[in-house]
Amino acid sequence: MTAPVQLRSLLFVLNPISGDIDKADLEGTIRSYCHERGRQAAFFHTTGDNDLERLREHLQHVAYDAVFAAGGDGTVSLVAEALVEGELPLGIIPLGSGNGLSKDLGIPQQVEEALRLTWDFEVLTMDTIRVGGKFSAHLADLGFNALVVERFDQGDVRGPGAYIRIATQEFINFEPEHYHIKTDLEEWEGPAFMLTIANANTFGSNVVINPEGELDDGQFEICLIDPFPNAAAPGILYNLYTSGFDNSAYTRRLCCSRATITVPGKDNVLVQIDGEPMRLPTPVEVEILPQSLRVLTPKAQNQEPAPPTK
Ligand SMILES: Nc1ncnc2c1ncn2[C@@H]1O[C@H](COP(=O)(O)OP(=O)(O)OP(=O)(O)O)[C@@H](O)[C@H]1O
Repeated sequence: MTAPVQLRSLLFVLNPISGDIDKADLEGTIRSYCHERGRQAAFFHTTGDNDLERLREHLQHVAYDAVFAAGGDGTVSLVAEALVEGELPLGIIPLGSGNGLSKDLGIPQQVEEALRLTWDFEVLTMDTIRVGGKFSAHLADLGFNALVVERFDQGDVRGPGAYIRIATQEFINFEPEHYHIKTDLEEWEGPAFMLTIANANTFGSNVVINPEGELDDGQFEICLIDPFPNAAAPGILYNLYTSGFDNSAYTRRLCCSRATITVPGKDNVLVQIDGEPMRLPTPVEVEILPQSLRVLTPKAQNQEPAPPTK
């Protein structure tokens, strides 16, 4: 399966609130960029309500060559879920507070540079994950980060400052849960500060939770951080920001293609999936959908193709 050599008809899914970024000029910028290069741009605006159903419905009625998510990881996940197991490729214009998946894919973080994907691209067919039956393109987790994401989601203030304030407050009284994990390859049981189900590598915050994970290897990683003494926190944080996840006595990774996660004594558990907090019944079944999503990425080599004309 190959992408059309030329992407002529493009849909841009715009999230008006993502990243607290003013998008008043965005449509005009995208429209004229595409027009100058002989592409047609159409727009779909998210509302925060029934977006997946509305987008699926729209895609059944109008034919496009690619669909771009213009927003943060939540918007990327929404569009990815609408496209999963189909032919249409996903493009990303990073416009959220974190933009983790776009960073993992090497997509430029500036709008005009990311728009280059409309005419100069490669196609990566990446894996996606189902966590308790829910779609995940990027990262899901249980434990500390899921709690902070839930509190953040309930609050009125967005941005990295609010996240750090909530994380600091929650850290003081945080009680790690006990987990039982059975994968297709091994079994592990114990308490964990946090447990990340990782298809990708990097959180929007630039924390590298899964440094060696590959997006298209048919496997995912369960990255565990054990409970740790306060004195170990700076070292763990340093490792997380320097791709050194495995360099700590408090971390471990299980690599697998299927897992069952149980929280003894609990019939449901808080999980964040691609930035959205939710409660899922336990046990939580996790499985990989190998090579299930086609994504546009920048060309690996720095070859300069001639810009397209109309
Ligand atoms: N028009 C809208 N009004 C309010 N909320 C919206 C709207 N469109 C989408 N959303 C919400 O935006 C969220 C996804 O935002 P996204 O992750 O793309 O950006 P973000 O700024 O990085 O978000 P976050 O700060 O939560 O990570 C979803 O929760 C979705 O329901």
